[in-house]
Amino acid sequence: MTGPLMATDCRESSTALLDQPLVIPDESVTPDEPLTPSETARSLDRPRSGVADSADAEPRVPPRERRKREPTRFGDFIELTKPRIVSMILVTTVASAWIGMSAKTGVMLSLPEWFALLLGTGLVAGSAGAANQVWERWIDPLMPRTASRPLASRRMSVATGVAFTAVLGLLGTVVLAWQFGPAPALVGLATWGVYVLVYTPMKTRTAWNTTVGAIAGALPVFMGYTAAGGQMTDLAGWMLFGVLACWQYPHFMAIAWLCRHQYAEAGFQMTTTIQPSGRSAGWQSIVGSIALAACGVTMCLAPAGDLILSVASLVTSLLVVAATWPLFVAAVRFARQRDDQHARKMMRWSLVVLPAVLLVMTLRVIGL
Ligand code: HEM
Ligand SMILES: CC(C)=CCC/C(C)=C/CC/C(C)=C/COP(=O)(O)OP(=O)(O)O
Repeated sequence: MTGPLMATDCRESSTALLDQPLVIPDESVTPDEPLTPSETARSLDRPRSGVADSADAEPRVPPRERRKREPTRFGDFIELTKPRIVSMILVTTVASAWIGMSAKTGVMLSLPEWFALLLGTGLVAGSAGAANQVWERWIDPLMPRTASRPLASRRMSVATGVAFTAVLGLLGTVVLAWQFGPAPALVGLATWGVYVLVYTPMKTRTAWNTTVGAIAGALPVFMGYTAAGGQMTDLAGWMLFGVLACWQYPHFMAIAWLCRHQYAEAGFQMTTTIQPSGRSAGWQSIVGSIALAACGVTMCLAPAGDLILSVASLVTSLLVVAATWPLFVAAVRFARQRDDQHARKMMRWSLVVLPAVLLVMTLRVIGL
């Protein structure tokens, strides 16, 4: 992250999103007319009273100064992989491998296998993040959030970015195929393809890109699941996929709201640039939270496909609902009052709720 953090919304990274001091709550209703780049530019220039977007409002809290760290070559390579997203993907990989192990009696990953699984998945996911930044090097400079990325800022050459992408992708695929056979490696390649070749170009074309992104973000669960012995046809694997896919709606709608001006100005088609009132983003967040819980509960009630009404299945089902509750409440509050404060809370809760739900699902299959 570079530059001092100002009290504007959606600055250089989502960490900045989470850090922001709160500003004037949004009581205003924005009409559902798509934000155009020029409107966005105007709205960024001119503060409007009563509009919550902190880019538009006078900050009431003095900007928190952050010392600008000089980018290093090593740091640039790490940034290219989108490390925060990769870390969370690895959390989902651990959970899906535990759940996958329970699908086949007697399978227990050894320590070196765990290492290979996380290394292979991390490398392929990092390669996808890098390829996305190679592709978007012309548009990333248009948003403050992404302008300081190594390729966008031209600190790194395209050839280096492409070479890094290729090395990571190849290494990761070889590690997965060598240790676990073709299934996790092929899922990794398919995920890479959906994210880089389908999702990335769709971002400037249609808001449906989020659905495709949700598929790309959920597919890696099958890498952990199949590496640990699970089958692509198992209900548990698909419920894991469902949890991940549905979770991404509240997760991303919060970001899409906070960054809507930047997205519009750069020319991205997001729900919140097409419907700037945020009504659709609110509904999608609520429905996503409910569907997330439904997938988690289904897995707890029928881990192997057949319904089991036991204490364990009922208790873990309730725990899934309890774990999802804060995200659901945050989504309802955001839908009712669409402002930065509520969007930021929803984003924060999304990062807590996903590991919590995955933990409950894992506990369900390992003995509860
Ligand atoms: C439709 C799918 C998704 C979209 C459009 C999306 C979008 C984003 C964006 C734009 C950011 C800010 C990136 C940054 O500048 O750091 C972000 C942050 C993040 N995303 Fe997502 N994401 C999606 C799915 C996922 C998935 C599948 C995961 C992992 C399982 C994930 C985990 C994270 C994490 C951990 C952060 C960083 C939050 C922080 O900074 O603390 N996201 N996401
Ligand atoms: C194993 C493997 C290949 C995993 C890759 C899957 C992956 C990286 C999913 C991330 C999901 C996603 C849509 C992130 C946002 O990207 P964005 O382009 O909207 O974010 P940006 O605007 O910050 O660039």
